[in-house]
Amino acid sequence: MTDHALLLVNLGSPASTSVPDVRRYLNQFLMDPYVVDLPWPARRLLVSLILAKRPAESAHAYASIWWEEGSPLIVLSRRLQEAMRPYWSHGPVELAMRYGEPSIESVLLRLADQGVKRVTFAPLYPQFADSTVTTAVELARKVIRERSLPLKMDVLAPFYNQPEYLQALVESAKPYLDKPFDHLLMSFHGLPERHLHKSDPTGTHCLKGADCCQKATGTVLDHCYRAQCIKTAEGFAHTAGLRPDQWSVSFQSRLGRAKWIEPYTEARLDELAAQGVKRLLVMCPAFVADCIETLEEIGMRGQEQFLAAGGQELILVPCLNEHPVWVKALTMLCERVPQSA
Ligand SMILES: C=CC1=C(C)c2cc3[nH]c(cc4nc(cc5[nH]c(cc1n2)c(C)c5CCC(=O)O)C(CCC(=O)O)=C4C)c(C)c3C=C
Ligand SMILES: [Fe+2]
Ligand SMILES: [Fe+2]
Repeated sequence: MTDHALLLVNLGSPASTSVPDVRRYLNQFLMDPYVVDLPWPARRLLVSLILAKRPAESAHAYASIWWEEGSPLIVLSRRLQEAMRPYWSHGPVELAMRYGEPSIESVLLRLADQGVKRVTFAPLYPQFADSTVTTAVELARKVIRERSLPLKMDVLAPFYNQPEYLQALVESAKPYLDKPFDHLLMSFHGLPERHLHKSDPTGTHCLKGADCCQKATGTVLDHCYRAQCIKTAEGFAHTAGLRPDQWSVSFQSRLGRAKWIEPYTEARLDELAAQGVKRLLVMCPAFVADCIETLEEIGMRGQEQFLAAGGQELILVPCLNEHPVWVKALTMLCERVPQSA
């Protein structure tokens, strides 16, 4: 059978580092109601305010990490796509981005045109969030429905607790863990606290008490991004054989004035330096491919902050990218996705 495609989906990047391209990208991204979850008039107003200054700042940050071939996120996702082709025997392996190009719509139209009948849709996010997973899945379903595409679609669920994923993370981090270090910080992308309350199916669990995420199970855990990040970190530490005092978790990439989930990475970098940590490893397990959030926010600004606070070295552990163990792990996870009738 060669009519069953695998579609890898990531977030997307601006088309270039020019301010107009970055503004276009940020506008598409932030006007997504799953990302800035306000009613349209308030969202439009807030995003317009953000767009007054942010595109120039972000364009500068993108320029500092951009590669000759383009955005690291896109280039690395393409390399993953290429590496997976020999392993996926059921049909084409394609790549789409939720924002920017190649769009989910253009890729689904092309696949249907090629005679593909079934798509395994793989959002490249280990942990669930409405602002990443739901928005991509809903958009794909809308395209299939509105364009009447004869495609069956099955979705890869968040894989934060899958042994293959955790093992791949450990394998890829091994060269860094094998050298002496004082502490490992697992810095995940943050989320506004409001998003966590909204996705809590009980309406009463999330952010009630300091250890709510440690206690999350069942449908609460299935929907709680913060709890899934903590499970990822615990699973990683367990698989790597780390002691509890060797690692901690934080959340980065805060935007705007609302309260985001804590502890904040910025605060942890100062605390760790003050505690005498000199050689700090930072890994970012919410991202499977290196991007502006890892390379610039942690690798450049985070490093500068940690050194200014008295640390000696911040070593950024690369994301899974196209690591061969990850390529095989992701193939296995995608092979296991149940097929709808
Ligand atoms: C309200 C704003 C944002 C939410 C919510 C959010 C959630 C979220 N994002 C990722 C993964 C990525 N985000 C990336 C960049 C990025 N994120 C935001 C804002 C929110 N993200 C902005 C404005 C940007 C653009 C860069 C900037 O101006 O700072 C990226 C990298 C893209 C790239 O081109 O490299 C990724 C990946 C997750 C996993 C997540 C929720 C859990
Ligand atoms: Fe983001
Ligand atoms: Fe929670």
